[in-house]
Amino acid sequence: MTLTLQHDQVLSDKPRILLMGLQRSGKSSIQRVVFGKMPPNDTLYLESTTKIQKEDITRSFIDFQIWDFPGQVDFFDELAYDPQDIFGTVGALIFVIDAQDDYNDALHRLFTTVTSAYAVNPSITFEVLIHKVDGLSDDYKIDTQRDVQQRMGDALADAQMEYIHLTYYLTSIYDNSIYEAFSKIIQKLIRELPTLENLLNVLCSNSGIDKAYLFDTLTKIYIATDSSPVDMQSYELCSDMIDVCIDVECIYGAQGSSPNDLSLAQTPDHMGGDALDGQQTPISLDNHENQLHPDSDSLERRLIDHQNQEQNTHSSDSEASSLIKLDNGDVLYMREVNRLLVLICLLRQDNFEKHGLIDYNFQCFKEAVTEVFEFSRKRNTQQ
Ligand SMILES: Nc1nc2c(ncn2[C@@H]2O[C@H](COP(=O)(O)OP(=O)(O)OP(=O)(O)O)[C@@H](O)[C@H]2O)c(=O)[nH]1
Repeated sequence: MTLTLQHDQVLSDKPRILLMGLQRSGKSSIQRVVFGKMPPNDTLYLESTTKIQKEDITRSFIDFQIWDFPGQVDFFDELAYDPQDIFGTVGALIFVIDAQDDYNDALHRLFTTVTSAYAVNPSITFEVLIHKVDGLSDDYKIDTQRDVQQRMGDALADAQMEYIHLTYYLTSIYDNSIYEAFSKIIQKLIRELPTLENLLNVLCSNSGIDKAYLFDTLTKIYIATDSSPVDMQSYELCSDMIDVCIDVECIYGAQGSSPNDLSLAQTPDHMGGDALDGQQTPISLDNHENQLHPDSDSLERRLIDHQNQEQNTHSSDSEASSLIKLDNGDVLYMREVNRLLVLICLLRQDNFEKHGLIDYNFQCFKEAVTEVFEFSRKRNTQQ
């Protein structure tokens, strides 16, 4: 994250992600938790947004602006706003609905927002977050999603606009659902996605890997995965592994690093081989609010410093890796591609025996990803 802009300065023509929805639906909380590493409980003290908050997110393959809109303003009623200015270069419009509240008004606003935005720019992707589902039972979550989908479908059909496609997600800032939703939303904006997926497919099929995710380290958004189906459990395990490694590093420090350094080096397998051998990973799947956040502000600062250094040098010699063996015989294997990206693979222990091959294939994968990144960076600079 390079910069927070809180004024209406004109930004570049990067794809935009708009966060819209009624007041107190959770827009600012989502932005702060996902992109600012704010602990979810701290969002209780967030003040209402009074004007559009613009933030420039520039990190590896993720390169866009995120605009957080104040919920109390209906931008289509306000003649002061030109819809062309707002929706002209939008990549995704994320509409947040508070599922713990009566959502009739929210659906009405969603309908006007979507139809007006589509009239200006039909290439926008519309994403609907049915949010704050942490307070709801599983059955109620499904019923709510069905109800929202049904009512929006009917409203669009009545207006003969059923060609407008909306994607729905059940989310909460208190678990991994918000990261999973953002991963899917952001992948739609990453032009290199097909190339990265192909590289991951080749890596998996040549190394006996069952599932591989390429994660943005700071946000825990996965920017690509291989083409085998994503199941929430494997995603959560991999995503929690990043937290575990960062927490371990914050406690013990990285090998050979200065106090200001941060990498994912010296994670359990660097600390005496089988520190976790044969044990279930000490991971809790829904403990966002309970996670250790040792010095999370300075962690964020150090990651940002490193990102900046990385963008200056465009390379990293880091060979950080981590290994966690699970009770069921599977292995979670993490390798740092660079300071901003990690690869996390899930594979059977038998297949991990050939880890010389996996390491060799990983080096090829890393070089290819670096090349793709360099290529897209040059193309973006030229544009
Ligand atoms: N239970 C629960 N509460 C949430 C969640 N996300 C946000 N909240 C709470 O919802 C309240 C409102 O959040 P905000 O992020 O300020 O809402 P907003 O949509 O930005 O509000 P405006 O700025 O007024 O438009 C805060 O107290 C948050 O803690 C969630 O996933 N679950």
